[in-house]
Amino acid sequence: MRATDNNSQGWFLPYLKQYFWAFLAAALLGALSIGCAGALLFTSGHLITRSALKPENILMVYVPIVLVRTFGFSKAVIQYLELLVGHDAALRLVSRMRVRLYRAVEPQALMIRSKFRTGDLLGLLAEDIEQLQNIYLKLVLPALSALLIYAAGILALGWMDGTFALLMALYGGFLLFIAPAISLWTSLAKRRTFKQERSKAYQELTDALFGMSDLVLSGRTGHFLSAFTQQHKRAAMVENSLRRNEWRSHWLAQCLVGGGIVTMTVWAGGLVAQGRIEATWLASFALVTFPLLDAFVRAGEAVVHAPEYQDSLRRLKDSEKDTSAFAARTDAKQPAADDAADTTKEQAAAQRLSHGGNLLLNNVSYRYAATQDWSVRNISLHVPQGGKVALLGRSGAGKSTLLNLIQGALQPDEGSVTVAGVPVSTGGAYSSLFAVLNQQPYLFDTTVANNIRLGRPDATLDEVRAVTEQVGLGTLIDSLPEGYDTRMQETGLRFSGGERQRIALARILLQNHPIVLLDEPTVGLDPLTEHELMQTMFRVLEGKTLIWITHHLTGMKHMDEVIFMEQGTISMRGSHDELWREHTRYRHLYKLDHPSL
Ligand SMILES: Nc1ncnc2c1ncn2[C@@H]1O[C@H](COP(=O)(O)OP(=O)(O)OP(=O)(O)O)[C@@H](O)[C@H]1O
Repeated sequence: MRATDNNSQGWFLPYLKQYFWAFLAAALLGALSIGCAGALLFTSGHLITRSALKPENILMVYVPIVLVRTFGFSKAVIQYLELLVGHDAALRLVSRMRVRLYRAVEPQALMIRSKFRTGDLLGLLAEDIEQLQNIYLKLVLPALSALLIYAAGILALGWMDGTFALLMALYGGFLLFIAPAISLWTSLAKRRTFKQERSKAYQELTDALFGMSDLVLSGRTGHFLSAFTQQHKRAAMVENSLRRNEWRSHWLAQCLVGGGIVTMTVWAGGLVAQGRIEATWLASFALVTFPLLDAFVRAGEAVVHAPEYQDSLRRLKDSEKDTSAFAARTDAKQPAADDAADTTKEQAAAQRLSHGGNLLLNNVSYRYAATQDWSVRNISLHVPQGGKVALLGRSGAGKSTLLNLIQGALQPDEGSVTVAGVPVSTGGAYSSLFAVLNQQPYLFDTTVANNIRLGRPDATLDEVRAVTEQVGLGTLIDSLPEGYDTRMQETGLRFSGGERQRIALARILLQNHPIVLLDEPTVGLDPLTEHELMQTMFRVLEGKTLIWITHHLTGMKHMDEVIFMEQGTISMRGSHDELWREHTRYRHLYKLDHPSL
């Protein structure tokens, strides 16, 4: 796997370090904006009190008026700057995380799919990264700003009254540190239970969705629905209890804010009584407490949500570990000859170019787990450049496993797979060797030309036209309202299964890879369309090495070798003519597929 800048150091601290100055600036701006909010209320309190005393001249309250305007305006501007700086850093950081994740997962994508069948892996991880951006925006920044305000507030109070500053330091500390810690601790167990209950409910639901038809046929939908409702209710009960917990914590925090305001007012009253400040400042001291303590409450509430971020961090770490471990395992399975020959990638590419798709399987065996039976056992096969081989066999015979071994998605436990004498290795080498035509090629929601260009993004329109003509779709595409610029979504319904396969075939022609793997591309087509598609396939792919998985014996005459697999081994092999001559079973199967014979 390609090394990444932050690899093995986790998904949180390295990014925090990288954007330290940006986050510090955002936190300072955050603290400044809270400070402005405090100053705004402080001067407003004074202004209201002085105005209530009906000053003889407006100039007597001129300074507080100007200050109120200044702080009000500054608060809005600074808050905007804080959002700008914080979000800019968080979004840059998230984009780096996505690149890192993509680099970790992409080279293993084919292997992950064939080994784990986890198609939703990327979707899940992308959501986790989305979640992680909130760590910085909703947890780190508010917490840092609150800490700065806490320190500044205590210093300011200490300048006026050391004892009271100490009391407020304890009070604010309780609000900022102790109360969130208690809330977090009391909700941890409930959060765990909630996650378990919810995941059980999801499991039951997905299970039921996949087996919906069986549930309906066996008349057990009622049973499923009541079990699912019960499960859902249990999860909802835990969630409600969590919400109640949050509500209680919030209520307690607001009471503490109230208590703080009363304490400040009483203390300021004492200062007035001592004649240290004028009575007009009393409201100011009460009001300034609101935004400051509110910042502590918000930071504390963000801390309570920390376990959610922890889950995302853990999942990202685990998945990165899994993909690297799997890559390491498959790399370790590479034949020693790989290293001994010391073949550089450039040499291998040159060798392959000159020998094209000369495929050799030497005693290849593979099993998915040491405890499992061999899925492929002792298969040897040589397909020279331009050779055509059909793979047949019952479901579970090992055809797909063999195809995955051929294209390097799986590494053999025993034996070797080479193309042009170079072992098929992991790390993307297969992508320049093999083109695949499977049962359901996907047509993207873009133009017809772009869909075909997927085979080679830099292909010109003339090249796209040429391959489209070759696969027999030229007239059809020209008859579309906007020709090659017609969007697939609009025309999706107009493309039959056979036409979709022809579009995929055109992609393959643009790719121009030496080996083409046909994984039952004609499944589900009517016999006439199947026959026509096969004719086109063999015509346009002439000269390429073909490996064709099929369940039909139609087209076997085009093949150089027909291989029947059974329980991972080859049970019958030879050309169509040889098999027809020597194997009654083959003749029988062939006649079943061709009733007219
Ligand atoms: N990801 C996997 N993990 C464990 N065992 C697997 C996995 N994929 C396939 N197998 C097992 O390997 C054996 C060969 O399966 P494979 O999919 O290669 O057969 P196949 O001939 O392609 O079948 P089909 O025609 O149904 O696709 C089967 O016993 C199957 O259960």
